[in-house]
Amino acid sequence: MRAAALITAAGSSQRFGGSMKKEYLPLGAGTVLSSALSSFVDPEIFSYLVVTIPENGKEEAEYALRDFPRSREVIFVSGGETRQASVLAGLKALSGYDPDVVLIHDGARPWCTPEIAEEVARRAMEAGGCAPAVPSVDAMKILSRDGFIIDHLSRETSFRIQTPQGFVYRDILEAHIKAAEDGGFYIDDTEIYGRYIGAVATIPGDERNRKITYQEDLAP
Ligand SMILES: C[C@](O)(CO)[C@H](O)COP(=O)(O)O
Repeated sequence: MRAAALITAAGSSQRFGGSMKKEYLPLGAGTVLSSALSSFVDPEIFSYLVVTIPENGKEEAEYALRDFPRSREVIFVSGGETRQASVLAGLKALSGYDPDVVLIHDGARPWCTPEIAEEVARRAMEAGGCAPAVPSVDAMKILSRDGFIIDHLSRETSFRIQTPQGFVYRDILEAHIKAAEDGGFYIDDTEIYGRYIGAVATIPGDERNRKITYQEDLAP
């Protein structure tokens, strides 16, 4: 299997605040971004690493990856206005390589593991698409726009979906192109794949593989 990892780091970290993009903050011996990429270094199946970054932000991104192994080439791609537009740009950048499978991962999820990455890739190759799912420990409700509970979801069937989300490359590229043509807005890539291609399989997610959205998410 020839797999690629597409890491999203083109956003402006508005909810996080502060003066530096959250992906470029120091974490352990490196940065949030280098940690997010590190799950895709050892598994030999990941031949191509793409990182989406803000326009004209290559120098800053390279600096954030200064501790990353020089032996692994990282392809930087300028992202778009939204996560969805950035992922499409990253997918298009992979067309010359035409991998079997691509794993799309948040640059702000530094605590993924090589095991999760490999399992998602393997299952995506079998099922077409795969993502880690974490069960909810709280009751799950649907709220009206003004904050009233209007429906009650089954906890057995309500899950939080993490990244990396893996897909057969040609199918997710096709789905993203159609989504862009239709002008639809989607929160993640499982939604786009589900809308245009089919059902996405899941593997058990890991609470530790959390996303840094707010300052407090950085706390150990
Ligand atoms: C892709 C994602 O991590 C799945 O849970 C999530 O949708 C990303 O959300 P964000 O608002 O773009 O950080």
